[in-house]
Amino acid sequence: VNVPELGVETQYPQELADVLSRINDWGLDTFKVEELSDQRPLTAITYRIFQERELCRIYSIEQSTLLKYLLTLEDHYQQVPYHNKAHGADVCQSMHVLLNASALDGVFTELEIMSAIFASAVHDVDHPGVTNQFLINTNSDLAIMYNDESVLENHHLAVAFKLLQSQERNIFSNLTTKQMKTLRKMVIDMVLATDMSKHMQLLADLKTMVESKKVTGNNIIMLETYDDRIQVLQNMIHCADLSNPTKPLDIYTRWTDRIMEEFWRQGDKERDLRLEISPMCDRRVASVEKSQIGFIEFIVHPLWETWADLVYPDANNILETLEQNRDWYQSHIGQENGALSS
Ligand SMILES: COc1ccc(/C(C)=N/OCCC(=O)N2CCOCC2)cc1OC1CCCC1
Ligand SMILES: [Mg+2]
Ligand SMILES: [Zn+2]
Repeated sequence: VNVPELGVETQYPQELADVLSRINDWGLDTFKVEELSDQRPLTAITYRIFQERELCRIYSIEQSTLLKYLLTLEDHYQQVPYHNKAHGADVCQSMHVLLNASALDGVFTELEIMSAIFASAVHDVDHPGVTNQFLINTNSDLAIMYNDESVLENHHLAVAFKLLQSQERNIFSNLTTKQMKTLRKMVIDMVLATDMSKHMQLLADLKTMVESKKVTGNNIIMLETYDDRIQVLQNMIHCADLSNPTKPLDIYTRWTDRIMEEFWRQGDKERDLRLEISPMCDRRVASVEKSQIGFIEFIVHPLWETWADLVYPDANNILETLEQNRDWYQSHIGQENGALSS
């Protein structure tokens, strides 16, 4: 079966190829891929990463099977403002770059790498654009199904693996039973780690690992046990999930616009349901800049500072951009959208 060169049909093949040539860069413009790929950013980006890493050759994956899985996966991302297929594509590409850190050179096996790329691509599939707490508070079917525990993250995993069950989409049909068992366990462990309620524990464990970091002669991290290896991959996908504030400012601010609209729509639902409006979800009393500064100070910077220690000096530029972006929001408090200056 002949497949399109870039995996997706496009009226702008040259421009799309040019943007995708930055697949290994931290500043790849996912929004540009979204526009140029006719709204197929997840398929275009993930397909390119599989090619870049030769995963189809290594694991005997038919290109047409990979495309069928990716297109169906992409169609199962909901059209919500932030947690949509563009976010899935962005986290997948960010993970791909993080895996290339020199401090991790040769550390992970091809199977672990494919597990990480797959986990990132699927990690928010069928996200309804509301938080776990909202699903719990509204007695949703999903909260009932998963007994209030990592409700969204369990759902993303179930959908991702169910899509594999059709033979025409099963990209892992040529893995051994043992390989499939390992991949499934690692993907589950990584996606469950994107539940924000696990953040503090994940960061505490990462700090402990950094304090006792063991490296080889040329500063490559040594990870002997499964627990150590999966802990690094869990923090990596968590970093990729919370990477918006570390990206070039014009890209970061567009992600902020999207997450705020998604939070405000949740607040609208809570208002209609006479529920207490969640923090940062009331569009009538928003302070976008202050919220981002708090998000960076309390969550994103502590995480990325620790990650930068682990892979020193590979993430120094990312940390630098994060600090510049925080300063930009600091100097723009209350200026946007004509908000009253506090
Ligand atoms: C660019 O800005 C953001 C990008 C990503 C995120 C988050 C939290 N991503 O994590 C996925 C889980 C998630 O969304 N949750 C679960 C916990 O409660 C919050 C909702 C938040 C961002 O900014 C927020 C915080 C300050 C103003 C809005
Ligand atoms: Mg998520
Ligand atoms: Zn996510």
